[in-house]
Amino acid sequence: MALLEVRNLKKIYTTRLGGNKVQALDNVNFTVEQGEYVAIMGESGSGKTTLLNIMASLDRPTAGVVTLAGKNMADIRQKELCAFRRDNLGFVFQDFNLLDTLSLKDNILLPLVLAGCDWHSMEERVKPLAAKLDIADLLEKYPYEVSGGQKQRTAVARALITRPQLVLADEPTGALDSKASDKLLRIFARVNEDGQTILMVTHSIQAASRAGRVMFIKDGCVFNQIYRGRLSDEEMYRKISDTLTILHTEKTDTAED
Ligand SMILES: Nc1ncnc2c1ncn2[C@@H]1O[C@H](COP(=O)(O)OP(=O)(O)OP(=O)(O)O)[C@@H](O)[C@H]1O
Repeated sequence: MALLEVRNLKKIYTTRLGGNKVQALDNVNFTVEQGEYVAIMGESGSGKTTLLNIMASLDRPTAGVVTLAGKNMADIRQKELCAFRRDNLGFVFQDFNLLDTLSLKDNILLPLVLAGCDWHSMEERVKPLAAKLDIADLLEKYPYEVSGGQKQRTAVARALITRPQLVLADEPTGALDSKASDKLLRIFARVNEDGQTILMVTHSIQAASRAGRVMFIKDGCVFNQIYRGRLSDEEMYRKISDTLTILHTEKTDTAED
């Protein structure tokens, strides 16, 4: 059974002024198996964030079904959604979303505190995770005292501390320089090798080329998918570049017709 199943997904927004309708997603279908590392790419406005928000159960689709670990998200009652998200999903955002008033350690532990976890098991979880993410010496510091890369690795630790079924990352390298990006992507690869399923929206070819599969969204539909198979990161990079060129060319051709 697939970990995530997306079937006939549609999202139509109705704008506040004038009641105009915007079709953000149009019949999207795909599955993600346990342990996969999938990147989602597409031009601005193609529907990536809408898709991620629906999978994060932060928004409801207009039509279609999203099933996570066999559970239809539409069946989860509003008051259970927070707990469902906390128990099943980890989130990594472009701008880290850390609380400046908490130390890095307390930021990481926050989901466990909210889940009512006992102190001993929190301590047991945070140490090996911090070591894996190379932030073990920084745990008593505050977000404003550390670098962007260190902040993002803290955010990854916070996403992983609950041992979620699925990590959803929205432009995780978007605010990082190339060195910090590279370090984060190496960590994502290692976390995935250890069995964690990751779904990452990105504009960065560099970032996407580290994934096992790249899914391209165009005008609210899945336009194409590339599977790594035996390809190296460099070969993946070239294939992604070529696909983006086709995606862009088709748009330009249509615009010029
Ligand atoms: N709340 C909303 N109300 C109306 N239209 C919306 C809303 N949110 C998104 N849209 C529209 O839906 C379409 C898809 O937007 P979405 O944010 O999912 O794209 P995206 O691929 O994530 O773009 P980007 O890469 O720029 O973040 C766009 O046309 C956008 O203008």
